Amino acid sequence: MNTPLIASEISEAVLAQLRKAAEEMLQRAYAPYSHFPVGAALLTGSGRIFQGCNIENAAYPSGLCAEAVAIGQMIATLGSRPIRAAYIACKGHSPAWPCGSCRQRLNEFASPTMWVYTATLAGSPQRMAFSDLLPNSFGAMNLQKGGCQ
Ligand SMILES: O=c1ccn([C@H]2C[C@H](O)[C@@H](CO)O2)c(=O)[nH]1
Repeated sequence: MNTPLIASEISEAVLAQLRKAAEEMLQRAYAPYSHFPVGAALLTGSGRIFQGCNIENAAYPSGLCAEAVAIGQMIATLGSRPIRAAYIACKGHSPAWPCGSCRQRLNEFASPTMWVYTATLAGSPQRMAFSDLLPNSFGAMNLQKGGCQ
C-alpha cells in the first residue's frame, strides 16, 4: 500500500531566500521573443539554492526554460540531489506553474515531498505539492530492470 507523504514545511525565512533567488533571475532572463522572463530557484535537501532563467533562441524550440537551466546549475555544481522546493517567478499578471516539460524535468530530481511555489512579482506565492502537479508520473522506477516484463 502506498502511504501518502506529507511535504515538509519550508520556513518563512528560507521561502524568502528562495523567492529572492528566483526574482533575481528575472533580470538575467533572455526572452527577446516572448517578452516573458521567468526565474526559477531550487532548494536542495541540504539547503543549497540553485538559480536559472529562461534563455530563448531565434530557433524557438532551442530555447531553454528557467527550470531546466536551474537544474543544469545544480547538476553541474553538486550532481544529482533531491529537490525540496522550487520557486517560479514571473512578471506577468498571473503566476506561472511549470510547463509540462519542466514538470517532467523536475520529476527526475523531485524529493517525494517537494513543494512548488509560484508568484508574480507583486503577488503572494501560491504553493502545490509536486505530486499534485504531476500525478501518476513516469520516472526512473519505470525503467528499473525488469520494469517492462
Ligand atoms: O515553465 C516554464 C514555462 C515557460 N518558460 C519560458 C519559456 C519561454 O522562454 C517563455 C514563454 O513560454 O517562458 C519557462 O521558463 N518555464
